[in-house]
Amino acid sequence: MTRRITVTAEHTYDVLIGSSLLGELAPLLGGDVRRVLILAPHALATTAEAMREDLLAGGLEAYIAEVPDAEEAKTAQVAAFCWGVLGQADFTRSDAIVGLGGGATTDLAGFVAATWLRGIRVIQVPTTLLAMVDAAVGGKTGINTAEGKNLVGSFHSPRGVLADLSTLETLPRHDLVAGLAEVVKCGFIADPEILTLIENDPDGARTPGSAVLAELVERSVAVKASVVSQDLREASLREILNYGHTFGHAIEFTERFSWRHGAAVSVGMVYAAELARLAGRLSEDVVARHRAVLELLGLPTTYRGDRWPRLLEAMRRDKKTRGDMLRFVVLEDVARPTRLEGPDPTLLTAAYAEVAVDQASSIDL
Ligand SMILES: NC(=O)c1ccc[n+]([C@@H]2O[C@H](COP(=O)([O-])OP(=O)(O)OC[C@H]3O[C@@H](n4cnc5c(N)ncnc54)[C@H](O)[C@@H]3O)[C@@H](O)[C@H]2O)c1
Ligand SMILES: O=C(O)C(=O)C[C@@H](O)[C@H](O)[C@H](O)COP(=O)(O)O
Ligand SMILES: [Zn+2]
Repeated sequence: MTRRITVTAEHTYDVLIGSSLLGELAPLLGGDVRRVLILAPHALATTAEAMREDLLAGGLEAYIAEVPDAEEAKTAQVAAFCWGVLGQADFTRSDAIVGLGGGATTDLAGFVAATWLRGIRVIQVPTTLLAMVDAAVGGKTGINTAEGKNLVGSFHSPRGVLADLSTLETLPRHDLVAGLAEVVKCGFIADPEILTLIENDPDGARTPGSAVLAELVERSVAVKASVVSQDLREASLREILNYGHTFGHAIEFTERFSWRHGAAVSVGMVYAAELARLAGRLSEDVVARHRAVLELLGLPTTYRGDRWPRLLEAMRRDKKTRGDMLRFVVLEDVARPTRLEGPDPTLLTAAYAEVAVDQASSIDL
């Protein structure tokens, strides 16, 4: 059965969650479309070719641009390569891009679509858990620069999102587990039932095809859709989706993107929880629940203790920073997110001490 969750943004679109959704692509492209460019990494080459043949059979010009894997795709050079492909094939404003892959691919595809001719259609076809529950939904697009993570980008909503759960069958286990960090995030910021489902059946949560994983995907997309529909451009409420990301992005940048995004966000949520506790906002019980649920899934909750200056420098470039003031999303309780603005530097280092270990986390993520 296909589940449909609607997002209201600069236009209204649906996230379809189910299986065998390829047939849903053509209606999303629009009647006036002539050309489609599929952006996909090598891991999705077979699926991309099947999609291209389907589009050709439907009378469209269809192209594939193979993009580098994972974070390597999110660069100005790769975006420029894609613009070159679009230019060579004469893509117009009535043509479309499909982002097929994980969050790195959908972030790039969204950014290329947002910038080509100042904006053409993009349809997102996420194939990782993380992209299904988060990256492909909501219209945040972006690439990295030498100075930091996601520093260049735009808000450009997709025409639709096709989340085919059967694609998760081939996803490496560590990528599936990393995606669960964003699911847990949705549980802590908005939907505690997500946490209960994981606590009751952590193995099911990590098993493609399970009913519990399907429910986790639906609930997480519902959280994201609700938030984005209220605040597309992150004027205020949308910041809650950044829970755990200030410290998490700093880890990713410090580690030169060798850490998966979800793994870094996992540690980032524990950091944010400790910060809230030290600031007198959050109980020890809820902090302990962070560690417990993340560790139950095999996600990391610690980070090496010798990186503070680099982490702090990276955190200053977070998009929530205003002037010299760092701002964090923290919790007052489960499902009660708030902001901590300009915390005392001693609190920041004290929270780091709570997640710091002698060596890099021993969890292989
Ligand atoms: N725009 C947003 O709102 C948003 C939200 C969350 C995360 N993100 C971004 O998403 C990125 C992380 O996304 P991710 O975790 O999906 O990582 P990813 O895109 O790097 O994909 C992880 C790996 O899985 C492979 N893969 C993808 N689908 C597969 C499949 N079905 N079978 C086998 N292999 C497959 C990819 O080739 C890659 O090696 C980060 O760049 C993060 O910043 C963006
Ligand atoms: O959709 C959002 O808003 C989010 O913050 C979701 C995050 O999970 C995601 O990683 C996002 O790309 C981070 O955004 P950024 O603005 O901190 O770059
Ligand atoms: Zn994220």
